[in-house]
Amino acid sequence: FSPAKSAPFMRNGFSAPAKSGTSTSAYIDHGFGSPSSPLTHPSRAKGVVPMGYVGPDVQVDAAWQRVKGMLDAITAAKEAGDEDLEASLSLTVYSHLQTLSSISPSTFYSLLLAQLPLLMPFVYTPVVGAACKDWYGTIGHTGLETGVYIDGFESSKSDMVRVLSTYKESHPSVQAIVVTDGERILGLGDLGVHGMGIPVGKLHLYTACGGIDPAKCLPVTMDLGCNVEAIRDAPGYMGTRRGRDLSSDEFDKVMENFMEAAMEVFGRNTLIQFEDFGNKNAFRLLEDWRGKSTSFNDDIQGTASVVVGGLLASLKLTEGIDRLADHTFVFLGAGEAGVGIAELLAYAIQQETGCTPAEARKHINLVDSKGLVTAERENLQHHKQPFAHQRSTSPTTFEESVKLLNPTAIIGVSATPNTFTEPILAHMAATTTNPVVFALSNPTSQAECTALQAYTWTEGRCVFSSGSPFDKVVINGVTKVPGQGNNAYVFPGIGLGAIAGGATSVTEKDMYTAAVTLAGEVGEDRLEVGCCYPELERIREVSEIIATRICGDVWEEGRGGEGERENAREKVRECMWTPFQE
Ligand SMILES: NC(=O)C1=CN([C@@H]2O[C@H](COP(=O)(O)OP(=O)(O)OC[C@H]3O[C@@H](n4cnc5c(N)ncnc54)[C@H](OP(=O)(O)O)[C@@H]3O)[C@@H](O)[C@H]2O)C=CC1
Ligand SMILES: CC(=O)C(=O)O
Ligand SMILES: [Mg+2]
Repeated sequence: FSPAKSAPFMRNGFSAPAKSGTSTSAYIDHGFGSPSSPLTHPSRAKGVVPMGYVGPDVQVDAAWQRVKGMLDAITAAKEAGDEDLEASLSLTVYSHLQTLSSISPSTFYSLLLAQLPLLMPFVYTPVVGAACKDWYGTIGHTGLETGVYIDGFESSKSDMVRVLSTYKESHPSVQAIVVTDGERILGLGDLGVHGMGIPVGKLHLYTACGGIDPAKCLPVTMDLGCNVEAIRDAPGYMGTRRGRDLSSDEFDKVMENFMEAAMEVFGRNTLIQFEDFGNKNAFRLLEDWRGKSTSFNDDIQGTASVVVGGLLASLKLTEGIDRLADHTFVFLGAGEAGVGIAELLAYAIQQETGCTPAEARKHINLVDSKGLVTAERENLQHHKQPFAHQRSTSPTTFEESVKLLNPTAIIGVSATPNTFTEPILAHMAATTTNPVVFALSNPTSQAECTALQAYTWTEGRCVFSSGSPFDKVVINGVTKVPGQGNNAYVFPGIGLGAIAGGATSVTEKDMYTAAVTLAGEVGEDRLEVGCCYPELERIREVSEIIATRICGDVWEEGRGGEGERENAREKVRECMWTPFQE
């Protein structure tokens, strides 16, 4: 272990140095150990705030004034069409917020919660993608460190136990771990150890949206090399300068060591979320550990849950389509997200109609980089086989597949932009009244189409959702609000429910429960503007509702702690941390 890679960092302490350009002297944390104070909305702030004033309200106000100034500058850059300036200011906001989260978690989370729709894009997608590309490799590593890096090539299980035990000295009761190996960071591919931004960002949402105490969160990056030479050979790359040359068995052994070490140090029921692993390992990793740990894969399972939730809600918006079973689905992308969604969707169709798994799967068609997935194709990967239907023709493009199958819903999880084209959407608009168009690839640059394109090319009739946020669109005088079909709507609630319930496992049924619960939380006001997800402002409340159901199920199914369902809400609330309160 080099110290840089193995040392746990003072993520929530006071020792992190301030970075240039992000003056932090006004922020003093009151989150741990000081008297609580009522939290007020930061936008209440007026005027200049004296530096060094330690009242929590004023700190949050001060933080908001500073961030708001940067957001205004970003808006101005956007309006001027200066994309470079917009990108660099966005990274400045990211950097500023990371610093704030380290030195004053309460201030950071107060601000994030009060301004979630505005600030979530700067701690999560899309800006976290830019940060992994351009910040973690540069200034992000030079002072403020934000998680635990483990050298997967050199570390034995006892090394891992030692590193995690050191982290435990400053963070005695870790409840949630998000671990990546950086191989498939959003739709940006292999970013090596720079992928650390993803576990950090996911855990920020665990705290903001799910109420998990930031001191009980642990972001981990397993360094298993990087296949992109330009990244791993760049001066200052902090990871191992080696390709991803471990065999499957060697990868499995490294992850076994990690999982055993994590459970030994932090407890068997610690929640472990697998994030942004490459798909050659992700399915196997999930299968290996789902019965032996409280773990789930967010890209396969969390995504499935949020998409099925959105699809269930969208049934109230689609004329002539009242059940999932009335749809013909065509997916662009048959990887982790695609197959994960397809499996849960098939399960949901079975619940709806009582049909067999095979019948349910017939509604779902997958297209990958070679074209439509059919039974005729040779050497099909294992995860695609359940959706390989018999066909007389095998279209090699998405457009041909759409024209052959006339889908009522298309789901984009391919990380390839500009693939939901005008001819495709116009064809859907000609063959179905309200096409469902989910362009879910992240970050924004990888989305299969934009909201404006989707609404324009379907004459304003589609139900649109995307993985990264898009602004509302006014089309033919009607305002349409795109939904954010992102697993962020469910993983904080699922994780919170598992933690509150003391779960020994996270199940497919939990994913379905979260989906149905999420769909039930989409109010009439959202449906009126064509949106099939709840307001982002309600995400913490929605997470609490999801968590309560899951906690109750865990207890009822005897797979964790003990309790009565009617006490689940109270238990969940007890587990939720609030900024500036003990
Ligand atoms: N909104 C959300 O909550 C989430 C969004 N995502 C996004 O989904 C995207 C994919 O993630 P994931 O499934 O994990 O990635 P994978 O690498 O597992 O899968 C990608 C899939 O896309 C296919 N593909 C790639 N290029 C093309 C192309 N040109 N035409 C058709 N298909 C293509 C691949 O084909 P092949 O199999 O032939 O290689 C593969 O099936 C990412 O952008 C990610 O950010 C992921 C999780 C959650
Ligand atoms: C959202 C997410 O998990 C992804 O894009 O990978
Ligand atoms: Mg992910």
